[in-house]
Amino acid sequence: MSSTIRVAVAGASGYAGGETLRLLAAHPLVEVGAVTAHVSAGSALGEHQPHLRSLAHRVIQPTTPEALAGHDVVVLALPHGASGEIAAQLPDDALVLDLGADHRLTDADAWRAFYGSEHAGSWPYGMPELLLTEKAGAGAVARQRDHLTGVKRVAVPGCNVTAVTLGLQPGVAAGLVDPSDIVAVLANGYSGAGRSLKPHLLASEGLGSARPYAVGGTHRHVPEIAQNLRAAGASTVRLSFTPTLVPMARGILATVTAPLADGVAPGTAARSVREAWSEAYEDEPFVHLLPEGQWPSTAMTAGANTALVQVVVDEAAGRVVTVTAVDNLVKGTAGQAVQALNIALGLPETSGLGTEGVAP
Ligand SMILES: NC(=O)C1=CN([C@@H]2O[C@H](COP(=O)(O)OP(=O)(O)OC[C@H]3O[C@@H](n4cnc5c(N)ncnc54)[C@H](OP(=O)(O)O)[C@@H]3O)[C@@H](O)[C@H]2O)C=CC1
Ligand SMILES: CC(=O)N[C@@H](CCC(=O)OP(=O)(O)O)C(=O)O
Repeated sequence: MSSTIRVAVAGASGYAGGETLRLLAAHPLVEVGAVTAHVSAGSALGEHQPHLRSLAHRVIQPTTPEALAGHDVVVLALPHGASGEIAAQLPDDALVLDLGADHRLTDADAWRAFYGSEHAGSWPYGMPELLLTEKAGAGAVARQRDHLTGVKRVAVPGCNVTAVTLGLQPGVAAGLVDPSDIVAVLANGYSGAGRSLKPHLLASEGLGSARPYAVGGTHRHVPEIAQNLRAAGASTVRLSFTPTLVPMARGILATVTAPLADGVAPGTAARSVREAWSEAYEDEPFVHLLPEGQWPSTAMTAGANTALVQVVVDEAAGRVVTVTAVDNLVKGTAGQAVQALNIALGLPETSGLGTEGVAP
């Protein structure tokens, strides 16, 4: 590998590709190589991403194995299906990060049930903070980052998945919550849906209005969240998951509740719950448990690679309540991808990534 790491970005005209380029442009150890897309091939990147000033003159190429060859790293920010197809044609010695869903699930049946197509296979999962209770020795909890150094393929997690998993997993790993009755309700910004035209995403439909989507257990992120919580130690996961589009460009606010586990008394659980969440994240650079009484908001994470988490015990309901905020395009996608890139290549995990939001 040359001393400067060359990174190609496929899907450069889209939201996730654009955010990846914004982060890479400021990364001290990498340079941006080819930028590719689909119908926008042949046009200048600045026509699609005018905020990326240093890259505005770049010409977008078609997404082909030839255009993506000769790079140390290839980031695929493509619709699912498209990324699996091109990934299969990329060289084994390049690090490939797939921001889409194609390689996240280990269960091919779950893939077929939720995506309705053939499974492309599973890659190492790019959520460094994921707790791996089942693989830990006595008294230790492993984390997914331990399995990312040196890998050549990374499946970057879904944005909703990131918020829900990071919010609840400490309680699952510590055996404090019952994962067989999880309820998750999310407020989601519009950029999560990508930038292609869809009637329900028109400003006239969305401004001043909030509305749910993928209601009733149909969202594709349900099996991915269950996979993560099983890794964190859950034997049975039952999840009611309801996302809601709200009129903001970026951000996810995930409110996740679960009953206290059998034998955990509501009146005395507050301290052990606080300790479990605090221990899980005290050394994490990008996942922060907020001080007691302070609640996350999406604005606090805008533009930052942070997940901000709060947790309390609702004694009357006998449930743990967690609220997590992420920027769907940063910790929910592009930032998490750069974090995984750093780990995979043995760079400092925080290179090129910030924790400061842009509120208000
Ligand atoms: N938006 C988000 O918050 C998140 C997105 N993701 C994932 O990232 C991926 C990209 O999403 P997003 O950026 O939102 O989507 P966009 O619709 O904004 O962008 C899609 C990009 O893919 C390109 N593209 C579309 N079809 C093809 C194809 N057949 N071959 C090659 N390129 C193609 C488009 O090029 P062109 O414009 O030229 O047609 C465009 O650059 C998806 O898999 C998504 O699920 C993951 C987490 C969060
Ligand atoms: C608002 C909105 O529609 N958000 C999308 C975000 C999904 C996403 O981008 O994640 P994948 O990579 O798994 O597709 C959704 O909830 O489906």
